[in-house]
Amino acid sequence: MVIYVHSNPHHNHLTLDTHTHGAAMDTLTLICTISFILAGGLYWFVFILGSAEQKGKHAVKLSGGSIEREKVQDKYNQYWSFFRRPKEIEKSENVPAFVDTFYNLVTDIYEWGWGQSFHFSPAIPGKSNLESTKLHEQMAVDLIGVKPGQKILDAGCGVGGPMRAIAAHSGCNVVGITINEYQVSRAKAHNKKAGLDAQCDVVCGNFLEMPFEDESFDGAYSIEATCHAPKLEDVYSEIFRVLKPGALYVSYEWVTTELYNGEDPEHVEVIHGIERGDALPGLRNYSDIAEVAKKVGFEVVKEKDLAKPPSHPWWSRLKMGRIAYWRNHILVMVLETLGIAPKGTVDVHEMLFKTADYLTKGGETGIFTPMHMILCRKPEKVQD
Ligand SMILES: C=C(CC[C@@H](C)[C@H]1CC[C@H]2C3=CC[C@H]4[C@H](C)[C@@H](O)CC[C@]4(C)[C@H]3CC[C@]12C)C(C)C
Ligand SMILES: C[S@@+](CC[C@H](N)C(=O)[O-])C[C@H]1O[C@@H](n2cnc3c(N)ncnc32)[C@H](O)[C@@H]1O
Repeated sequence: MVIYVHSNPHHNHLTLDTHTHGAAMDTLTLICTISFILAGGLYWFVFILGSAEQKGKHAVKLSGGSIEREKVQDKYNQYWSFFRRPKEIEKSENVPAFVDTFYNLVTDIYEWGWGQSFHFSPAIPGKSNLESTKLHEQMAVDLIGVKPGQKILDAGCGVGGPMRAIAAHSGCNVVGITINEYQVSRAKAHNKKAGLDAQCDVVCGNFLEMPFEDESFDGAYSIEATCHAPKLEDVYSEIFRVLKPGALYVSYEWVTTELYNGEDPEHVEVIHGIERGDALPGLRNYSDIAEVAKKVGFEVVKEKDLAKPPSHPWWSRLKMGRIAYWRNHILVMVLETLGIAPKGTVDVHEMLFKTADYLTKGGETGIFTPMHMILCRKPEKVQD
């Protein structure tokens, strides 16, 4: 505190002035310090803590994908209305549009809060989430034995996290397909930034009717994407069609496991929760996958739930993030209130928040896995 010496001989006066000036200075210093801390804290909260692991997206840039700002809330309500009329989802032709709406709503939040790879991977002690994610992606391409220069299909490619890891790891060329136009623009921008645009291409389209020639790919993979297909055989038969004879296809499937009991209301609630929060027309059981693959003509080379021990829990990343979710939730509320994020963002975030709980329960109880791996081969042509 600074003491101002006053000419007033009365001791009491001197003391009073000292306090007045000192208090004013203290208040000013306090206000400056608090403002400084608040500004720094806000910057840290939004840009450091609140940014994607791979710095893909900042919270201040959250959007509704290709949906106009003013329509985000309506589209979110429309998304939920599908579940109020489950018969609508059962009509296969409605599903791609419903999935497209979902990815317009969630793509930015996924990138911001998870990164550029929209899937799970088993936790690996001593490795970061990013490293474990990459290893899970590289395993897919190692399974299909890709060689440099080959043309590989990524069915349901998201914003291309896996495609870039796979192209860089194997030297192959990847063509990705996604139903969501906004993801195409994000993926292309990321490919360019990573210097991989010569190796990675992305097209907007429906993997149930792909705009590719028969027998035009040397291999294919799909990571946590074909679960969006209303009928698995529709997407598997398309992948079969575009593969060259002898080529391999690997898929990481979302399924219910042998522990799932359809008579147990708690199991049913968890699975319905996962379906509603992840735009799924209905989760399949693990036992259906190989059947469908064989039905469309594939030989099944290998099948394995990659979540089973000794793998470490894939859901631990979701559980460890509880504090981060609350921070994100507050941040999204502030951004929506200030008009920076479109109206409806809070609702979408809340839906994901609840979904994370259902997914964690699905993992902990073992009734659900997002990584039931199936490796298939398209048979060589039979010579006459
Ligand atoms: C394969 C699919 C997506 C799987 C995962 C990538 C996503 C499933 C649930 C998502 C999330 C849940 C909680 C969010 C959190 C509330 C938010 O603050 C930050 C983002 C989340 C962590 C978000 C990230 C992506 C998921 C883990 C499906 C759709 C077939
Ligand atoms: C959970 S994301 C996974 C993305 C990517 N495989 C990854 O791991 O990052 C599912 C992807 O499947 C795509 N998808 C869902 N249904 C589709 C369809 N009918 N046609 C094309 N893509 C589809 C979505 O657009 C999204 O890109």
